Order: sequence, then structure tokens, then C-alpha cells
Amino acid sequence: MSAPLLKVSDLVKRYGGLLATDHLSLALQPGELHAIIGPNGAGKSTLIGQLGGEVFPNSGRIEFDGEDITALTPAPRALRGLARSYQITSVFPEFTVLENVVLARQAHCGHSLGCWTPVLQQPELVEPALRTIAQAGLAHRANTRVSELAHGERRQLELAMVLVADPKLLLLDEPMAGMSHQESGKVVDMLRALKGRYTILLVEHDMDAVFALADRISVLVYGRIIATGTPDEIRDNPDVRTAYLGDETLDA
Ligand SMILES: Nc1ncnc2c1ncn2[C@@H]1O[C@H](COP(=O)(O)OP(=O)(O)OP(=O)(O)O)[C@@H](O)[C@H]1O
Repeated sequence: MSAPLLKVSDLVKRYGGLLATDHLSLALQPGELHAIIGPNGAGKSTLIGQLGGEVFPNSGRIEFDGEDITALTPAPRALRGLARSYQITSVFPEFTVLENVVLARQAHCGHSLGCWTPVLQQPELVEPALRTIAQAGLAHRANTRVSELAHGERRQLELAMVLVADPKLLLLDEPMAGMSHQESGKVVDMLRALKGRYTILLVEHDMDAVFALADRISVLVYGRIIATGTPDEIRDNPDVRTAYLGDETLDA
């Protein structure tokens, strides 16, 4: 097995007397799609926040690509290739999908490119932008204004804006939240197409999507990972079934 791209060791996050992250350890192999599931309040958002750099742990260590990033804020983590989709704040609604993704590419590349040439005339920006727009399933909407996109398409745009920065690890926090069945089906297809090309950590409540997509699943309960395994191993794990007692989501 190759060295893990992400290695979390003995992570602890306390809120007063509550252990939101309880000595949690986790390793992600390059190219893996790893899902985190768990009941409400299990600590999924707190974990993602610590991986993205918005929440700092009380103790423990986060290594990314061989480097200790525990003390880094989100921006230097993103520069190292650790991308979180919702971090996109600079979507311009009156600009087209292509213009937004081109600007995200320009922001990622810094100022080395020709600032005084209109961005849509710079093939080094436009080509990767068109490629990731297609990967996100939005090729037919490239010239549509963002203000005209449906909710699901906007989430796809956010993903395109993350992918255009060539991330090594994608942190996806509930990418299907608020989507119709048809829209979430599209996101499942898209993530299936991205699988293997990117390392992905997916937190998602849609169990059909998780069990269809994940190579491995970790189950978080009261801040602790109680099981990690393939979808079949997780479905059959008695501790997991107990944690989800009375919940039909694992029987899908
Ligand atoms: N900023 C905070 N201050 C105090 N307690 C917090 C804070 N953030 C989270 N918590 C608590 O930490 C625990 C874990 O919350 P978290 O939001 O990480 O769970 P979750 O698994 O993402 O839940 P959900 O599935 O409902 O989104 C909960 O008991 C929550 O109330």
C-alpha cells in the first residue's frame, strides 16, 4: 500500500465538556473515495472543519502529502492542494459559468499570467476551465449566466471551480444537500467519473449515494470512528447496525 495522502492521528476537539472529536485517526490512500457517515451530531462537520483548517483541534495531528498541516489556516492548505467545495465565496452571478471558472483558474495561478489580456482570450486559462466544466457535467451551460442556473447546477459550478485548481484532495461536505432526486443522480454520475482521478473525502447523508460511490466508509459516532470498511463490510457490521438502530438507511 502506498503512503496515505491524508493521515489524521489521535485528533481531539472539545467544546466545553463535549468531545466532538474523540481521539480520531484516519488515513486516506491516494485515489480513494472515502465516505464519512454517522448520525446527526456525530461530529462530521467538526471533522471536516478541522481538515479544511477552519476549526483547530485541541490535540492530535493532520498530515497532508507528507507534511504536518495541523496549524495551517485554509488558504495555505488550499495552495497545497487540499480543496473544500463550499469555500468558494467569489461566484459572480452576472458572469457566465465559463467566466467564473476562468477567474477561479486565474486566482489559483496567481499573477504570473497576462493580467492585461481579457481572460477569455487566454487559452492557458480557458482550456482547463472548459475541461473541468465538462467534468462537472455543465458543458451545455458554459455560456449561461450563473444567476440563471438551478440550485443543483450551481453546486456543480462550485465543484468545477474547485477542480480547476488541480486539487490533490477534495473535501465534499454534503454535495447533494437540498438537491432533487434527479439532481443528486447527476452528482453521483459526476463523482463516479471523477473517482480514481482525485482523492475524495465525502460527507453525505444520502446513503444510496454513499454506498454506490465509496471505496471505503468510516462510521462516526459520538466523535469516534467505530468502523471503517468497504460498503458491504459496513452494511454487515453489527456495531454499525446498532448505531443506526431503527434506521432503515442501511437496508437500501
Ligand atoms: N461551535 C460549537 N460549539 C459548541 N458545540 C458544538 C459546536 N459545533 C459543534 N458542536 C457540537 O459538537 C457535536 C458534533 O457536531 P457536528 O455538527 O460536527 O456533527 P455532525 O455529525 O456534522 O451533525 P449533522 O449530521 O447534524 O450535521 C454536536 O454535539 C454539536 O452540538
